[in-house]
Amino acid sequence: LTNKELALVMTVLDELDKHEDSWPFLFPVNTKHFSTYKRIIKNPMDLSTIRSKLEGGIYKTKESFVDDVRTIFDNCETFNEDQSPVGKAGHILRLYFERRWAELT
Ligand SMILES: Cc1ncccc1N[C@H]1CCCS(=O)(=O)C1
Repeated sequence: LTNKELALVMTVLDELDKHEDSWPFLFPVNTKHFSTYKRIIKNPMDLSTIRSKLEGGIYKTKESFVDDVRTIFDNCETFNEDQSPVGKAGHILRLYFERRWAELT
């Protein structure tokens, strides 16, 4: 990531964290509460994990950052009904992200 790209992805990540519909995605899904999650979801991802990877210099490109963000929403659709509270939040936050990302890149 260039410095400019780092600032860009940090801005988008901060906006996702602040969004009122990000509450299901702030931290890793608790697999003690959702016992089937580990078996069904092969690549768990959440906003705090993305932030840790960003701070650790794991992302070499903005595309690899976008892939992890989209994994959050794809996992959400796999596990949750569309009309469930978590499912609805996932659809709203995905639309917000994709519009914002398109604006900034
Ligand atoms: C994103 C997701 N996918 C599947 C199950 C659960 C979640 N998120 C949880 C996060 C903590 C609060 S909650 O337990 O209501 C919802």
